[in-house]
Amino acid sequence: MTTKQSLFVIINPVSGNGKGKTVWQQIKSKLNQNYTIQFAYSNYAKHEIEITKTAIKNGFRHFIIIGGDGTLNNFINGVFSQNNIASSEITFGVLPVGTGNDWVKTHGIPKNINKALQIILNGHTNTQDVGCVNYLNNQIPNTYFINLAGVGYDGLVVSLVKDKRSYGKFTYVLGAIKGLSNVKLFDVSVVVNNELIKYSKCFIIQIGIGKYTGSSMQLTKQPNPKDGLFDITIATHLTKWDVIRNLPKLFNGQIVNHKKVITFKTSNLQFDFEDPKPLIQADGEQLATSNIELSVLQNAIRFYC
Ligand SMILES: Nc1ncnc2c1ncn2[C@@H]1O[C@H](COP(=O)(O)OP(=O)(O)OP(=O)(O)O)[C@@H](O)[C@H]1O
Repeated sequence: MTTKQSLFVIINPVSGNGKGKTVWQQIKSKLNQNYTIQFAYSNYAKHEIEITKTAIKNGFRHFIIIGGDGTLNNFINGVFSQNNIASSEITFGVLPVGTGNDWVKTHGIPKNINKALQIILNGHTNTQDVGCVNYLNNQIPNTYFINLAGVGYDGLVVSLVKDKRSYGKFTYVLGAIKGLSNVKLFDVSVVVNNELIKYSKCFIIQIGIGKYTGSSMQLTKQPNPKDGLFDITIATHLTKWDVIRNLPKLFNGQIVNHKKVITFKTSNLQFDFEDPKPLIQADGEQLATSNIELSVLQNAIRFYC
């Protein structure tokens, strides 16, 4: 008799406006046929971090995340903030029930739950990079991201759509429109490869690992989730009208060719922001407002794909 693999399932009951619970009920019996399962609902924001750390401590190495990009981000933060085992020993799969679900798009994981589940059951895996955010001159522990971090405009949009997922796939578009009226340009000194460059009147900075953000926008040039490099986009002096005029280019990736947009790749960079400091987001989760250093952990996590 073969023993079934142990699997831990994390379900966010509020992501995608509550779709996670229904999906869990639908797939529970199928998973039980293939695995020995334990599961937990996240009961409050960021609860996934503690759930993940406890499950790892209890011996689980395989996970399914039923949620959106934020749930996945918190799971990743659970994996990378524990010291019991190396992240390379963990494998996760995602059943995307969130609002944006941008991470799965990079890897071609379908939004159809049965198809996404079949990918996990097939057992084929891949690895990708993870980003680490170190808060400078601050006691806050490092945070991690797996898709994309952003500063300025998209940090603002994330703060505006927080707890307002009831508009479904239009949530981010509505947040983006509202954000245009409130956005404040910021000044920053960026340290890359020991060189300091000052950028004034920044509209947005993107630090990409994955390809998509804000529910299918493409704001970075050539992101490769395995190359050990962030794909950086910095847009300066952009106006509200520049954004509105170039709306299709935000979705087809052509915005990186705009004359007010700079792109480059690096594995490490530091941001020293002038006051008032801009808002920062990672994988759609709000981060602390602070000067930060970002570095890549290359191919540090394994997932079903
Ligand atoms: N029971 C809960 N009550 C309130 N918030 C929760 C609960 N469980 C988890 N959360 C938080 O919900 C937030 C949003 O989750 P998630 O990002 O997965 O959904 P989403 O916003 O609909 O999807 P996406 O990020 O793909 O747009 C996360 O920060 C998560 O920590």
